[in-house]
Amino acid sequence: EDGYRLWLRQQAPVPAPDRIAVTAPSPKLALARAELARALPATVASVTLARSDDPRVVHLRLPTRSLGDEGYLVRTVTLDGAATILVTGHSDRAILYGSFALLRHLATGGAASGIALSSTPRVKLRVLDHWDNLDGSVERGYAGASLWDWWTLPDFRDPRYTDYARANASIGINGTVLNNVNAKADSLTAPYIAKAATLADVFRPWGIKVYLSARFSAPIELGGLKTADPRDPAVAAWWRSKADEIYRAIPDFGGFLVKANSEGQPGPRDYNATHADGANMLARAVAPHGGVVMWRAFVYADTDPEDRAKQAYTEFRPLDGSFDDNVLVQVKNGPIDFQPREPFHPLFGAMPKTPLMPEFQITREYLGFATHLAYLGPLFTEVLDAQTGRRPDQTVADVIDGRADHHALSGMAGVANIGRDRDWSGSTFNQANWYAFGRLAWDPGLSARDIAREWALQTFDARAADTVVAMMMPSREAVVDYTGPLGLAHLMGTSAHYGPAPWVSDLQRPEWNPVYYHRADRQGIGFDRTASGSDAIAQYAPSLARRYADPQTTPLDELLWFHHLPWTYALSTGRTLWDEMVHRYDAGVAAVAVMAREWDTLKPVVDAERWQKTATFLQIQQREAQWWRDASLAYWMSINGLPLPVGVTPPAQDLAWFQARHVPYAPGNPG
Ligand SMILES: CO[C@H]1[C@H](O)[C@@H](O)[C@H](O)O[C@@H]1C(=O)O
Repeated sequence: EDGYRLWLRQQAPVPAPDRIAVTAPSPKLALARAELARALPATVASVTLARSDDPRVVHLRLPTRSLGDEGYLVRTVTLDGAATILVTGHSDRAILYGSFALLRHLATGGAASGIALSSTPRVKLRVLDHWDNLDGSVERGYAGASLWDWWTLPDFRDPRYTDYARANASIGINGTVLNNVNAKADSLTAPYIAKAATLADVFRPWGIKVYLSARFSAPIELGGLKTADPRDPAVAAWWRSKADEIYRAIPDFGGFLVKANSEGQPGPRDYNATHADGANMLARAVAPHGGVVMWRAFVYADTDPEDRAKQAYTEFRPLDGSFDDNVLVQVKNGPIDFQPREPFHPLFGAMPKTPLMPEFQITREYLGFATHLAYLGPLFTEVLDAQTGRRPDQTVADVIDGRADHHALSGMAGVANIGRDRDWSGSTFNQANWYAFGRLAWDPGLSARDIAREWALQTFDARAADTVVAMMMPSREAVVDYTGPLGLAHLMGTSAHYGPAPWVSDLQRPEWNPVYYHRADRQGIGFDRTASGSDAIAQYAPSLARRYADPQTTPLDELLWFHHLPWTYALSTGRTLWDEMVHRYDAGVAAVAVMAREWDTLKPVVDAERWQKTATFLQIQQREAQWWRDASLAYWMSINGLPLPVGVTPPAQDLAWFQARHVPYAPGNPG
């Protein structure tokens, strides 16, 4: 049960509704009150929920002016001669967020007196993307079947929908895309619109809007048209009437998410129209209703056959300035595909006239699925904190909050890791990745460590927090080390995307093969993205391009992403490139052993069910980290012919053994 409750554990020994005053009742404030009633510690005597325009609040002259429509202010004040904690904001939604902020403050050790909290979200659309299929499966989902029970919708309102909305509201998420970007047109038919409408009804009081992924060719499949060409008036008319139909059922429908011309999906390029033509046509269908279009930049284009990392930039950068006002371009955090480490996507900072919405993958397709422990806070913040070099001191976070360029829209998307598993996310620690995404979407300037601590204190006994944070913080780097150190990427098994397979070279598209990415030969390893190679570095700002041009000034963590270097290349660490690789593979495996030992010490303070599952998963992770290390070293040694550094344990099996061990089936694997 502790796992099911996520970070929202009940704390009040007895319900405390009489301690919570609501000045102007409403559905949202009733929810806020219920949340407080269930979790307010006994140390708090009185809380008042009131809008900022309430005369008694106005009278207090609090700094509420810049709160916007979602920001909150929580303060210990005196009202009618008595001390109370006032939760206020310009809207009921803001007060709901403020109530959760108060609970978070108290649950993470904050004092019950002298409270002064205030926060306004930096990003407007804070959205989970579900890759949930209409058959109940979840693409790249490792937490069981889809939460949406399409069979019993629209009639049955599974209580899980409410639990889901509560959890999201508690961290500020205000949108959810219900269906997979690899979309079926059926999701836009009347029966599915009705199902989506029920979910929207459940989510609405929690401030969460529903969006749908739209299949670009739906006018052909559903409308019987001959074409889906965005410039064809009949196509535009079909989408307008489809949008009208959706808005009749869901008046506050958020809009469409579109994956076009990528991995077999239809799109405007099929008709020699641009991505802007496609996005704008859809944008005009939802604009009269206040909807938006989130158009993905994750494309496969034939523009840059020599380097997949360049394609999105080549295709989208020239379109800057040609998107309608209600379009956001959704850009993956890195230029390839959610790898354990990638440099930030060069589009960030390069399309100032377009709101860019970063897309992170909370579900860990390339970082050990749900089983391995990998806290993604450091991955998210590494990208958000990266300097774009386009303007002085501009970070990726500064680009996406849209302020510098006065964008009316801003957004951040995370591919959800949620399913019907008892613990929601496949493991207790994966809940932290959902949590961290929400907190960073609200404020991309937060620190990964602070978020980890917050989550740990709300999820476990306070005595576990230090150790839990100590486990979490280096955990993602451990995965990087044992799967692909020093900027290597895309070395995983085919289609399942699980386990090591750096040797694979026979897949139909060259850019699906691990050998395309590592380019190892007898002399060296790495992808030359400098001017002597694909020149992908030219897509970055000149100051960054200069830094990436030289292996001496390229960060070690990204070295082989940008350079092809001799195995014997001398690094600043004092080791050769080969020795450093071996060292890092070993460090990754060792880090898992440390996490397992740390977890052992927590047995007395963690409930048996959650303790046992994590302990078992850490054993699996240990075995698989070793597998990655051994298989990778066996393969690299077969290519470079080099010995292992003195004292290093050789791989437990020979290369052929690892090559025979392919994982053909995996959860969420569409292939
Ligand atoms: C939804 O498809 C996914 C696909 O399963 C996944 O392997 C890849 O990472 O990215 C695609 C995308 O982001 O569109």
